[in-house]
Amino acid sequence: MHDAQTQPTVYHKNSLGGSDIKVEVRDVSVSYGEKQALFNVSLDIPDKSVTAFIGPSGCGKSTFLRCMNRMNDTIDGARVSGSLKIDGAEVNDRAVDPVVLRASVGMVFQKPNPFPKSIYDNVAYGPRIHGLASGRDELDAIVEQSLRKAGLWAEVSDRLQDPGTGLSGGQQQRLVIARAIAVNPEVILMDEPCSALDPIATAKIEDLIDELRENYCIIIVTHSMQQAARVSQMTAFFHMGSLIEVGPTEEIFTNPLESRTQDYITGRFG
Ligand SMILES: Nc1ncnc2c1ncn2[C@@H]1O[C@H](COP(=O)(O)OP(=O)(O)OP(=O)(O)O)[C@@H](O)[C@H]1O
Repeated sequence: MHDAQTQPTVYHKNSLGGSDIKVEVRDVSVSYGEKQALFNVSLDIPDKSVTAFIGPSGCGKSTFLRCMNRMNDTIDGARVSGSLKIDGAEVNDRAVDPVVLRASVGMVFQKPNPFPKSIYDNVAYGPRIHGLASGRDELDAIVEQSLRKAGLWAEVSDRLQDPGTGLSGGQQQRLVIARAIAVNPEVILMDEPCSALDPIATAKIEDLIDELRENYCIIIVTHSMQQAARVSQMTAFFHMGSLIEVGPTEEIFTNPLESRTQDYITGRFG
């Protein structure tokens, strides 16, 4: 058995100290009570790009994703240390308001979670509470633009007042993405966004992720190696709470430098 906690991360080119960095992570560790779940993770995440977090169940991918928008603050007994900067600003600074942070670092979960409100109000909710629209026309425009960017407008434009929960699973997931986009996020986090969807809805979300990367920094946790290979430009492999290897997706999948990465991507464990 490897001792994952003491092994240094293997960095491929551009994954530490590269250019156009959006998120700079240094020595981030997370514990839940006595149990440490993440050990000294450091990496740079590029802007306008998709970064995939892969690794076996329980290796800390979701824990690390939650560090990006301080969602671990909401978990009793969770302690986070280290530095995580977005556009050079420290996320863990006490002065940072987590509510404002979570608008700029949007999150999409495994199970689509539209609010029990109309399609329109799901998207308008964030802009309303953050005061992003000065009147109804502006709000209408934000709702339309966000739904268009999420590839949902054509399917819902004639029924904006219908409940969001009445849409199909794939449509609900695109509605949640529209809701995240509506507040002008810097980063979009996706925690296994397709695991509850059928292959057709999955393909639509993957196409959407590919379009969105033109404008956003996207981080996706996925159990699907094929999905990581299809949608991401950079891949980070985690094992037992440590970042084992990180680099351009093509290199991670064709030429991994660590045997554990190789074993995982070829299905030998996990
Ligand atoms: N709220 C929590 N309280 C206590 N321990 C937790 C909590 N959330 C996660 N853990 C523990 O932290 C470790 C990492 O869990 P995490 O969910 O981050 O892994 P993961 O790689 O995302 O797993 P999966 O792929 O199964 O979602 C696990 O040992 C898990 O049991």
